[in-house]
This record gives sequence, structure tokens and C-alpha cells, in this order.
Amino acid sequence: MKHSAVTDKILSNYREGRKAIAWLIDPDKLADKADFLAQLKIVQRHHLDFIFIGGSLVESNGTEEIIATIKQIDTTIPVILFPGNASQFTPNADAILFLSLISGRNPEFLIGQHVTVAPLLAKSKMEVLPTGYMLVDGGVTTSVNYISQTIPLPNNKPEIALATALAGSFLGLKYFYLDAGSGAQVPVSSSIIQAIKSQIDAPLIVGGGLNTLDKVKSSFKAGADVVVIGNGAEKNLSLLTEVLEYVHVLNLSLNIN
Ligand SMILES: CC(C)=CCC/C(C)=C/CC/C(C)=C/CC/C(C)=C/COP(=O)(O)OP(=O)(O)O
Ligand SMILES: O=P(O)(O)OC[C@@H](O)CO
Ligand SMILES: [Mg+2]
Repeated sequence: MKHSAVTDKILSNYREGRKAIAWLIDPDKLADKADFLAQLKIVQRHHLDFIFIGGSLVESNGTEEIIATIKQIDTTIPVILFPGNASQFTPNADAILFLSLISGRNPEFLIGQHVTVAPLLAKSKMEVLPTGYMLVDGGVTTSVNYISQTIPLPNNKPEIALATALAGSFLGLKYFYLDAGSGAQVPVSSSIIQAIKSQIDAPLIVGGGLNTLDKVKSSFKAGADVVVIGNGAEKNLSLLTEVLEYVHVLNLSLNIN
């Protein structure tokens, strides 16, 4: 894969208004390898855009092997690390979401883990995606919430979310991720997505609690560029394939009009 391949793919989708889906794989929750291989073959046929891999708290050290397995099946779907901390770094991914938790005030997640991993990243030459990560209140205490010991943004205060994203943008962050947290009861509100989309010229990733096609549609309609699906796919892979079909048709219609 070319060194800027992931950045190029995200940015060209963004500029052309093409929507994309990321499948979030939690390395601790993978069923057996044969199941995983079968799942990979299915999503590959449905034009999956990205694979994210990581978690707030990852106990196994199987990430490297999972990535190697993915690469055996498909070398075209970018595998992007979505790390909860520096120890989840592994050099065989294509890119890393270099998340700064700008909704919080915990220095460890604003800059601390980043310093720890930076020398490894420099050696690996991995693509780095500087991302303003904003945790939004999804109605339950999520793992990110607890592990990061930060207060999420209120889901009904778009002006605070926008001020946060603007600050991140002025700091030079290139991507923004609005996350209601894995398994959120309520996804990130459309008003927050819209507020950020209308003022910030950067790809917007949205995830957390998007466990039905309708919720995914609403996120895209409000302005999400990349939608992340984790729990929904863990419970039922056909949600992911249904969503992928929808996005494929949506993107085809862009070419026609
Ligand atoms: C730059 C590096 C190396 C690390 C960044 C570290 C930061 C700032 C992380 C942000 C806060 C955080 C803990 C994010 C984790 C996000 C993530 C991968 C969530 C996936 O879902 P889980 O929170 O694991 O959900 P479950 O509890 O359902 O498994
Ligand atoms: O597992 P779900 O609820 O789909 O959330 C995905 C991701 O945005 C969590 O960080
Ligand atoms: Mg997890």
C-alpha cells in the first residue's frame, strides 16, 4: 500500500461527498479464526471501506495476528489502529488514528500516550491521522468514559461540541471523530453532527450506538463522512452488510446525478 494511501482514500471520499463505513473490530471479542475469515470474505464482497481495530481496554495481544489474517484475505481494505492507549500500537497496520481526546481534560489522553508511542511511530513510517476525538454523552457510562476518566460532551449542546472541534481545528487536527462510545444507548445527535459539519472543513467520523440502518442513515444525513459500526456487527453481521449495501447504492447515485 502506498504511504499516503489511507489519507488519500479518506480525503478523496470526503471531497467527492462519498460516504464510507468502518468496521470496528475489538481484538478481545473475536470469535474463532474460521468465523472471522468467513466474516471478512462477506464484508469484502460488500465493498467495506475501512477496518478499525482497537478498544478502550485490550487484554489479548492478538492485534498483530488479526491484521496479518486480514491481509491474507484482502490487501486493499485499509486497516487502521483505533487505540485506547500506546500499548495497542502494532507496526503492521496501514495507519493509526492519532487520537487526542479533546472533549476531556485528562493530559494522558490529550498528549501523554502520544509521547510514549511517537518514537515507535517514527520508526514504523505508518500513516498518522491526527484526529480530534470527542466523546459525546450516549446515555450510559461507556468504557471510554470510564477508562479515560473524562466527562463526555452533552449531546444536546451543539455549541460546546462545535467550540471544541474549532479549537482542535485551530490546533491543526485534520480529522474529527464524534463518538457516543461503544454500545451507547443514544448515538451522537444530528444537531452536533450538523454543527460541526457546517463549520469545520475536515472528514467527520461518527460512531457509537449505530445499531440500525435508520440510525446510520440519520448520521450520514446530518453530515457524517465515515460511520463506525462495532457492537451492531458483533451481534449481527448482517447489519453491517445491510449498511454497506445502502452506502454503495448511495455513492452510486452520486455518480449518476
Ligand atoms: C495515540 C495513541 C497511541 C493513543 C490515543 C489514546 C487516546 C487519546 C484514546 C482516546 C480514549 C479511548 C480510551 C479511546 C478508545 C476508543 C475505542 C477503541 C473504543 C472501542 O470501544 P470500547 O470502548 O473498547 O468498547 P467496549 O467496552 O464495548 O469493548
Ligand atoms: O460499538 P459501537 O456502539 O458500534 O461503537 C463503535 C465506536 O464508535 C466505539 O468507539
Ligand atoms: Mg472494546
